[in-house]
Amino acid sequence: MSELVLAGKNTGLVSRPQWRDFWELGKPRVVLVMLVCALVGMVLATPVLPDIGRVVYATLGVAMAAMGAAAFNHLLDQRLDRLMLRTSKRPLAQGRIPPWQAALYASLLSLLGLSLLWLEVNPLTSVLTAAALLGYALIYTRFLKHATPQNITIGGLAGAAPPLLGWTAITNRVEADALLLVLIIFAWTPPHFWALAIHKQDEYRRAGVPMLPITHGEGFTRLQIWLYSWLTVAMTLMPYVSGMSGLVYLLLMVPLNIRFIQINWRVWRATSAQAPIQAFWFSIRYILYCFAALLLDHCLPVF
Ligand code: HEM
Ligand SMILES: CC(C)=CCC/C(C)=C/CC/C(C)=C/COP(=O)(O)OP(=O)(O)O
Repeated sequence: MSELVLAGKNTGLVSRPQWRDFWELGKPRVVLVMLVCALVGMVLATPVLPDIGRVVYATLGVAMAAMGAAAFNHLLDQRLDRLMLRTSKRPLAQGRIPPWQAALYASLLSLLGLSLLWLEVNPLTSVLTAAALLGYALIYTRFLKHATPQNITIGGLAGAAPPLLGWTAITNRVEADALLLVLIIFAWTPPHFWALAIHKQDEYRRAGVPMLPITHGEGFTRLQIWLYSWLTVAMTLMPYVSGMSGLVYLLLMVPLNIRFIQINWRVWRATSAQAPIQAFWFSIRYILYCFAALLLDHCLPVF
């Protein structure tokens, strides 16, 4: 019997949940990178240092709401997660956490996060965070993911929200510069995810999820990754073009973008079987370095 079939089998042996299982429900590594993007949004929103109390409350509020959204994703996807090897060891997929406890945990985290933002930051940030939460936990997970191969381009808006949430936490206004930061993550999401989708396409096919490589083939997905990579590069140049960021940012982004294009060229040309998964892991470093470059440029205004 294959590992996959075993993973999908409910053995009836349910161990007690541990705190690590609840921690995992919140997708902490993904949320950590989102928080870095939100923090950069907070710092870039003002020429002076942002109020530290506000930064702490905003970070905590966005973290709780994003982890709550991720826990809802685990809850709604528990059957699907059982069908794919990558996700089959998750706490709900394995029955280590009963669904009612996950539902309570996700609801409490989300409500606490949104309330904290409303009371200690501002209602605008709370409402925008609620929209991102619903966009990911409900619209993407429940509907788009199963309905269209464009699920992640549309659903990507929710994941791209953190720099805007950080920005509005400080300024209480939606401004064009903040939207530029959102567009960077929005354009980056397809190369980020479709690279993984190519690598894991057999699992998605067996589970019946209409991801792009399944519906339109691997070659078409590779081309889309290549085109979105160029769109991402163009978007990362916008902070310099608009004057929000300076030469430090541009000089850091040039080599980073050359590497990004090189790695995604390998995906497009299918130079090796490992190219997509290498591009997926590089995409995470790329988005972190890009936001680090924005921060450094803002804090080192030498040019
Ligand atoms: C709709 C948009 C997105 C989709 C569909 C997506 C999809 C995925 C998937 C399927 C994984 C693998 C997770 C796993 O194996 O547990 C992953 C990993 C990851 N994603 Fe995304 N992602 C999206 C947006 C984002 C955003 C906006 C960020 C951060 C700004 C991000 C950061 C990460 C990180 C850091 C990981 C690695 C997690 C680990 O080490 O386990 N993702 N993503
Ligand atoms: C408030 C706010 C900022 C909300 C955003 C919340 C959030 C954690 C978004 C994560 C994006 C992501 C990892 C999508 C993959 O879901 P998937 O179900 O396709 O992946 P999976 O198969 O690994 O579960």
